[in-house]
Amino acid sequence: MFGTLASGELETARLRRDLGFSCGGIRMEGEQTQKLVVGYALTPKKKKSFLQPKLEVLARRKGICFVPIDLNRPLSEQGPFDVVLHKLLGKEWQDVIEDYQQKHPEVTVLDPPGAIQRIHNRQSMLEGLADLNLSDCSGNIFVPKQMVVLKDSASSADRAVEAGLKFPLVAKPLWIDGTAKSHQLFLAYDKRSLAELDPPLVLQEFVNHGGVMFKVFVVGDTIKVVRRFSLPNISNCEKAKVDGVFQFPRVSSAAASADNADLDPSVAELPPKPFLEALAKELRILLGLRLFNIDMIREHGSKNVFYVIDINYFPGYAKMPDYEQVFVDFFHDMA
Ligand SMILES: O=P(O)(O)O[C@@H]1[C@@H](OP(=O)(O)O)[C@H](OP(=O)(O)O)[C@H](O)[C@H](OP(=O)(O)O)[C@H]1OP(=O)(O)O
Ligand SMILES: Nc1ncnc2c1ncn2[C@@H]1O[C@H](COP(=O)(O)OP(=O)(O)O)[C@@H](O)[C@H]1O
Ligand SMILES: [Mg+2]
Ligand SMILES: [Mg+2]
Repeated sequence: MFGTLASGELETARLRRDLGFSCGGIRMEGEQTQKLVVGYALTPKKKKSFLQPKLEVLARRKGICFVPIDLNRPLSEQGPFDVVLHKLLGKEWQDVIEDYQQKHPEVTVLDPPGAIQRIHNRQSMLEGLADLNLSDCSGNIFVPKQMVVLKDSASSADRAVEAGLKFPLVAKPLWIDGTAKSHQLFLAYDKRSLAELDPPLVLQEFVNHGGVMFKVFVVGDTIKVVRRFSLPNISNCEKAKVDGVFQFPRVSSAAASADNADLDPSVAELPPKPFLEALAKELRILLGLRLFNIDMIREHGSKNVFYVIDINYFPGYAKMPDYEQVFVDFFHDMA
């Protein structure tokens, strides 16, 4: 369970474990002997939303404790950890965590920085998805047709038409870097309006989906799906009449839950469970990640034609029903 620390700290940690101390001090009634130490490196915002008292209490009862990682001290001198949970940006942190994983292969790092990096780019994020083998399932998965614009949006207009992309197009910043700007999306109705956009970005076909999207949360082998309000359909009449480029509000993370709304069943019906399970399993392998969510939409008018439009690493799990118990079980299975 413990890392390779050769210092007195390691001995102390072993003693504490063997004597039944939990990370925060003396063991309380009903608590199990310490089984798993989860070191975490999270932004204050993430810590507040994820590490809620209920999660800590439930975890502690199972012998799982959360210890903050001090970013001002070498990681190898901290711990020992069984699991490292992290969501921080920047190359410096990526190097720290990669170096640590190399020196401590016995520690489970959630998740590998290289795999996280892949979904920080909206092009590589969706690569390989359309080829997933879900043939036995009751649904079909696609990604909207898209192309990357690295520079010169004006000349991209011809390339978009050549590539067969149909307007309106959703323009999304190529890189997701935790800033609000990387979630600032635009809808471009015509070729001319593309010149107004700031590359690097991806241009993606807008898919009518009835104004409801599905957020599929994945925590290891567990999945949970919720509904959120999304952008309404765009009619052919609107497509013919409107031109220009429009910024749209941050619909996804800010949108209200649509779980209890009175919605058209053909729009609101959840994707079939076996289909979601198979998709999540394939994605875990393809992406090499255990903690992520998928934004998925059902093509309007279809029964089970789905598009994946976004994948997020370690998203806002507090919005996932029963997330505390799901995480306790997830960590417990690792112990
Ligand atoms: O802030 P939250 O709790 O809404 O979570 C954000 C996510 O919202 P969601 O859980 O999918 O509704 C959000 O998902 P969307 O991109 O909005 O679909 C992102 O995962 C965001 O992280 P980042 O800015 O992409 O690094 C997430 O932001 P961080 O909390 O990780 O900074
Ligand atoms: N191709 C698309 N067709 C229809 N709606 C889309 C498409 N792409 C994005 N959207 C809408 O915009 C929202 C935000 O886009 P998304 O790719 O999830 O970016 P973010 O990472 O900022 O959440 C989605 O939740 C959905 O409501
Ligand atoms: Mg999204
Ligand atoms: Mg996103």
